Formats: sequence, structure tokens, C-alpha cells
Amino acid sequence: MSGRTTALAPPDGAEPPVRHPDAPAPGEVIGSHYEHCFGCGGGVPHGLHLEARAGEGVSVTAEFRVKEAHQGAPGLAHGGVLATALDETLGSLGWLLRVIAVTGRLETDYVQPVPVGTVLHLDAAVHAVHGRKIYATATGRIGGPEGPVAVRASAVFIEVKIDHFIENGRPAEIQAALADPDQVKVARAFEVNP
Ligand SMILES: CCCCC/C=C\C/C=C\C/C=C\C/C=C\CCCC(=O)SCCNC(=O)CCNC(=O)[C@H](O)C(C)(C)COP(=O)(O)OP(=O)(O)OC[C@H]1O[C@@H](n2cnc3c(N)ncnc32)[C@H](O)[C@@H]1OP(=O)(O)O
Repeated sequence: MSGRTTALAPPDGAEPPVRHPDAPAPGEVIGSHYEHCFGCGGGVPHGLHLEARAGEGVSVTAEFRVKEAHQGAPGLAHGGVLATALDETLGSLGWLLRVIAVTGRLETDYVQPVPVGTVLHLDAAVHAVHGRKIYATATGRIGGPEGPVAVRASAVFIEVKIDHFIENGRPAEIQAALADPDQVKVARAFEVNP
């Protein structure tokens, strides 16, 4: 057994998150981090095309319209797709901290079925940071931003450097990403030097 804990509750000594001075202003749209991302990329026809907006503090909002391609049961969203929407919304919080972070652990609660055609109103916030670990939660509501909760998530994201992608990604896609000035601009926004 290692001493690693994957608990979703921040440990003693965790600090409140600090919004980066260059974070997008509240209300500003946070662009896609990668055109081919299933969650936010414009280049994925059946992707979720999630568009997040910066909120106050270290928080974001996003909307996701459930399409036929997202069904798990007749006329209802697949739970894994909803988890992806929550994961992507949580992932965009990194823009406010100006760190690149990947999902370490994601726990989802499904409270109500979500029909095709529904707009899921998502919000997410970071609650604490401990070393490279970022503790965050997200909620998806139906009927409006104040509507009833349909899905919820708690997560731990882990800060990584750009090398995480360069070392683990498939070389063809990594080379294409590094040759794309828009992608390099995104990486620079995180103050990393690819
Ligand atoms: C050139 C191309 C550029 C392309 C990229 C462009 C721009 C980038 C910008 C943004 C993109 C960033 C994110 C995308 C945003 C949204 C998308 C949705 C998010 C995702 O969909 S993302 C995919 C799914 N995700 C993964 O693919 C992760 C697979 N995994 C790993 O890659 C490793 O597992 C890793 C890196 C997580 C850790 O590995 P490691 O060796 O670096 O670190 P280590 O193990 O030492 O852990 C350090 C501390 O984290 C704690 N810790 C570790 N694992 C934990 C867990 N599971 N739960 C709770 N705590 C955990 C330890 O307990 C320790 O804590 P402590 O320090 O207190 O001991």
C-alpha cells in the first residue's frame, strides 16, 4: 500500500484557490483547449461542443444541449456522456488558475434522467488546492441555471506540465498540435513553453 489518498475531501493544510490575475474576466467565454477534444472541440461532429464561461472567483458555467447522438436509453442522455460534460466543465477551471490539470478522480451522482433536447446548465468551482491537487465540484441543472439538479460531481484534478501530453500522446497528434499556432497560443496561455 502506498500513502496515496484519492479522497475527494481536501486534506488538512489545503488552501483556498487563488484566481490568477490574467484569468478570463467573469462572463468571458473560455475557448476550447483542443479542437479535437470530445468535450469542447469544434472539430468533433458528435462531440459535446461545450462552451464554458468564466465566473467569479475560481468558477465557471457552461451549457450542454443533449442531442440524439448522446442517448443511452430511448430519449435519455447516456450517463457517461453526462459525466463527460461534468468532467469538461471541471477541466475548464484550470484556465482560472492558469494551470494545466487532468482528472485524477471523478465521482458522479445522477439525480434525475436528462431527456434528449434538454439544455443542461452546468456550473463548477474549485474549493481547495493542496500541492498539485485541485478539489472541485460541479452541478448540472435542467430548465435553467436555477432549475432542479439533475447531475452532480466531485473531483480531484492533478496539475501537470505540457510534457504530460508530449510524453503520453500519440506522436502524430502531438506533432500536429505543436505545428498549430492556435494550439501553441493555448499552451502559452498557461505560461508553459512547449
Ligand atoms: C502539445 C500538445 C498540447 C495539448 C494540450 C494543450 C493545452 C492544454 C490545456 C488544457 C488541457 C488540460 C486539461 C483538459 C481539460 C479538460 C478535459 C477533461 C479532463 C480530462 O478528461 S483529463 C483525461 C483523464 N485523465 C487522465 O488521463 C489522467 C491519467 N493519470 C495520470 O496521468 C497520472 O496518474 C497523474 C498525472 C494524474 C498523476 O501522476 P503523477 O505521477 O504525475 O503524480 P503522482 O502519482 O505522484 O500524484 C501527485 C499527487 O496527486 C495525487 N493523485 C494522483 N492520482 C490521483 C487520483 N486518481 N485521485 C486523487 N489524487 C490523486 C497523489 O496522491 C499525489 O498527491 P500527494 O502529492 O499529496 O502525494
